[in-house]
Amino acid sequence: MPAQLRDLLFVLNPISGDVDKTALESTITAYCTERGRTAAFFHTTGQNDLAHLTSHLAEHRYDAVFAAGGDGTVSLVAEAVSGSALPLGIIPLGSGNGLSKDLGIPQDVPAALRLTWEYTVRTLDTLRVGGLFAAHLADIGFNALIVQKFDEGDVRGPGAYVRIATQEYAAYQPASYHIQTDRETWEGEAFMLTIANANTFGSNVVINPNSRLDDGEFELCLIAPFPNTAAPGLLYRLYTSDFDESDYTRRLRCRHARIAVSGAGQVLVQVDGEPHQLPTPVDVEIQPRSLRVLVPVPTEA
Ligand SMILES: Nc1ncnc2c1ncn2[C@@H]1O[C@H](COP(=O)(O)OP(=O)(O)OP(=O)(O)O)[C@@H](O)[C@H]1O
Repeated sequence: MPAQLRDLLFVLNPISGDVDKTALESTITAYCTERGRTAAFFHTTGQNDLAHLTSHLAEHRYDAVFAAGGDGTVSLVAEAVSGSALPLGIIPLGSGNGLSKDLGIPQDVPAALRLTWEYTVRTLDTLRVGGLFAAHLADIGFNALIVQKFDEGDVRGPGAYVRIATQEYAAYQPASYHIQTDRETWEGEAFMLTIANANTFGSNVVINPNSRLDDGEFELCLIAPFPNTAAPGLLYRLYTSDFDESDYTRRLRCRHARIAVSGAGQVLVQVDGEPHQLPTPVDVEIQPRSLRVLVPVPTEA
């Protein structure tokens, strides 16, 4: 039996996923009170949330911290608790909810709340990408551009993402990369380069099938520029866990990597759903077994 979690902090992002959260606090409070738990709340503001959350955690004692929001909120809480024994719980309330899907965490609030009293703990690797913390996926190239445009827009949710991707696709110019890992060197053009500790984007695209979140390694998942005629086949493979079967894909498995972009002093990088401009080369390192996460108890086969 795992230890009982009594004092719980819920980190709420009021804007994530275009989901109305008016009733959420009272739902969580009622749920916890009925089961003899105490729920406290921390509301993100979008301004210095990591520093504020870190100092809140230094001043209060909790048994677990739940992120109630999208991938950005999960990443914020994951960074605040990583390297400590304090476990992260996830109540998925974003548009993508990538890490929670990879971990088999239920996607509706009442089912995810069960993790407050019925759970097992998994200890995951995390990444540092150009010095930034990443719990799930980062990328350079086409998807990073779409995430940036999405972030600049007023509309959230999966529909907005698909609309922007369709608008940007025709004019997109792939860059050339020089990648040095602890095992190999790779050079060439890429439409998209995903830095993956995990498997699946929130959109259910399986960018890195059959990889583990706790194996001490990560993957660089490359998609080469492809003709328009190859797009449907490639998309099909991305939705059917067949990444390696395409003529336009390649994966490099490693523990650290240095990614240089030809002719660019800076590069746009998407890290856990947030866009950043980073100086090149971008160094990526794995932080083995640095994050404890509450996940559902596996059911007997
Ligand atoms: N109170 C707030 N007002 C405005 N922005 C906020 C606030 N709180 C957090 N943010 C911003 O929200 C973003 C994180 O959103 P989050 O990833 O949780 O939801 P999402 O983007 O809707 O979902 P997903 O990442 O799953 O698509 C960060 O950029 C953060 O700075």
